[in-house]
Amino acid sequence: MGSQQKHPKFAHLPLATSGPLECALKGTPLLTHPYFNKGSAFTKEERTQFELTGLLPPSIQTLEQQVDRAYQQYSTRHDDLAKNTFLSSMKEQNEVLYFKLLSDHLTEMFSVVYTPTEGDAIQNYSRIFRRPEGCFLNVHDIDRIPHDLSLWGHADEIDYIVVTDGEEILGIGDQGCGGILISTAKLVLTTLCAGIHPNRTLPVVLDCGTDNEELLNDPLYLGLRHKRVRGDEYDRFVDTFVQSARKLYPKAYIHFEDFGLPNARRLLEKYRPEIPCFNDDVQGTGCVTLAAIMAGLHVSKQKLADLRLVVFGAGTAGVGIADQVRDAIAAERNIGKDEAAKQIWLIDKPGLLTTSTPLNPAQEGFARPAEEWEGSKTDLESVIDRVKPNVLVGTSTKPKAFTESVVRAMARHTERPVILPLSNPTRLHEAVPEDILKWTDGKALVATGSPFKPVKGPWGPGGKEVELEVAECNNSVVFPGIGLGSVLCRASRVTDKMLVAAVSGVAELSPALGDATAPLLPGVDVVRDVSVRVARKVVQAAVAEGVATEEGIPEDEETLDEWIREQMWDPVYRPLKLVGMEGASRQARGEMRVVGSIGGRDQSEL
Ligand SMILES: NC(=O)C1=CN([C@@H]2O[C@H](COP(=O)(O)OP(=O)(O)OC[C@H]3O[C@@H](n4cnc5c(N)ncnc54)[C@H](O)[C@@H]3O)[C@@H](O)[C@H]2O)C=CC1
Ligand SMILES: CC(=O)C(=O)O
Ligand SMILES: [Mg+2]
Repeated sequence: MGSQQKHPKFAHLPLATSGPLECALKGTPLLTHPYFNKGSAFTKEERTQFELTGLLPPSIQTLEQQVDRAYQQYSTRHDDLAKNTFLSSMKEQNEVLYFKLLSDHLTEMFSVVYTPTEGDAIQNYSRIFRRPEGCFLNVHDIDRIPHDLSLWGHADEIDYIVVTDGEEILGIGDQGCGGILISTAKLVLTTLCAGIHPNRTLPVVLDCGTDNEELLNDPLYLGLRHKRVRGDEYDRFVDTFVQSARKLYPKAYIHFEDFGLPNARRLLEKYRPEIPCFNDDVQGTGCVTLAAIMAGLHVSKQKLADLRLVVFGAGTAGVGIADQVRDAIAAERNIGKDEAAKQIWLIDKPGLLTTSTPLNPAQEGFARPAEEWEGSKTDLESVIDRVKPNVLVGTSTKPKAFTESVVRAMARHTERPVILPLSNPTRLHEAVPEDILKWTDGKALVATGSPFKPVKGPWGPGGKEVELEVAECNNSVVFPGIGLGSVLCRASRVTDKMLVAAVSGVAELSPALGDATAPLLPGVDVVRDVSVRVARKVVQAAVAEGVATEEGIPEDEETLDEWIREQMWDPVYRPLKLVGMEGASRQARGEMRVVGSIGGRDQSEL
């Protein structure tokens, strides 16, 4: 991040990030605005021109020096949650420094600003709360939604909205209004991984109550203190949000995150044909997991036509994965979706899903004929023994569900089983890589939902000890690039073909393609390059499908990449250009975000 070349030929584009930044703020309001603040890095000229002399110690420092100091301060925080709150405070003070610190220490800090630590921050939201960030919409105040949303900018000023209703956060269930932190965390990743402009995003939580008794009984809980509102009132709430967001910010892409099982897919299907929207748990997880499976099959020298997939945990993510894989099989084999679904077995709490199991509509297409399984056991291990899958995916939130005997059963039936325990956070993984590799003598091809350290074992030639890196199979590999591509080409919808294109973008960058012992997916260290590739593929597919509405999209791939990179925000200090308050844009006046006063102990850099 930050090292990628900018291309002056695209500097005229509205989202271009080269050149000076207009700013109408001076003095303390400038120092307290996270978008403009440079702290000790304001230049001599800026200090004079923007009335900062006397408000800053005299030494003028570089961004690199600030990052050094911030990293030292970060390192003194005693645990990951303290590190997470330290970083949140820093983001409220100086966005460039925040993103530069993160990008310089990406591998170390990714898990602190995302899963698993962000899950802890969300669970403790009402306890660690200092100041709000994001837009809180209230189910009892539906009429105020247009007003509350309108505070975030003018019509063309918001590109990317993440919205949650807080019902099924990561793997930690209903977190009520604390869900706002998943919206902000996913937006941090869109900027960090794909350069979505941080001042043109909007995190939203739809507060409709919570069914989490612990929160309902917590005197400090900040959200609506009653059971979740459901049914027509809920639908009207969501619809008012969607329609208001569309009207106020017609260019914005809407990313749905961590909705509960009954609503996630229903809402996606309702809005997908009409607006540029995306459900990360269904579609993002489906895309990244398909890319991991394709890389695994490449290593085991098999094809999608050979795939036999068991998904354990047939909820939002599990069925999203099944859908994406089914469509890919259908395309490769040139067969119908129903036929392709026969290569997939879904297991949930009752065991294998068959036509005699109670099913939700999303699961129906995958139900196996009940008569085929009459009298047979349908638990995970029995299903593995009978159907002999080569890929096993876990999206159940049931820790340790992939027992030694389950994993050994996988290895019994296939030489190189692909085993993907994806349940977050870390403690909920169906198995840990160390065990899976131990139980399969290093044969399994593993990727996990949260990050794990590399695993050592005697799996090299002649029993030599080797260290195997395990890929993180998380939708964060792909959703930022899909969002970037969709935003830049101003897609009117996110089509299936755009998602397929995104999968191929990730799959072709899999390290395992060139080295069978390498991870199945590209790591966070190259995430910006992955996002450019995914965005390019998504834009090309959108153009081919006729849903790209932006003009002047370059056709040539190299120029298209330059066009994409120029519009990616980087954490660098741009020179500030003083403009008068009158006639200044909202952005120059610092009104693009509702900013309160800065509080808390963790201030590091002013
Ligand atoms: N790695 C990634 O990119 C992603 C991971 N996830 C993780 O996947 C997990 C599931 O998430 P969602 O699908 O959103 O939740 P969900 O609640 O929609 O689905 C979970 C499913 O697992 C089933 N389940 C629970 N206990 C089970 C058991 N003992 N045996 C069999 N099935 C069982 C539930 O009945 C439900 O159908 C979470 O831990 C989440 O963090 C979700 C999205 C992306
Ligand atoms: C990764 C993600 O989106 C989830 O665990 O819900
Ligand atoms: Mg999620």
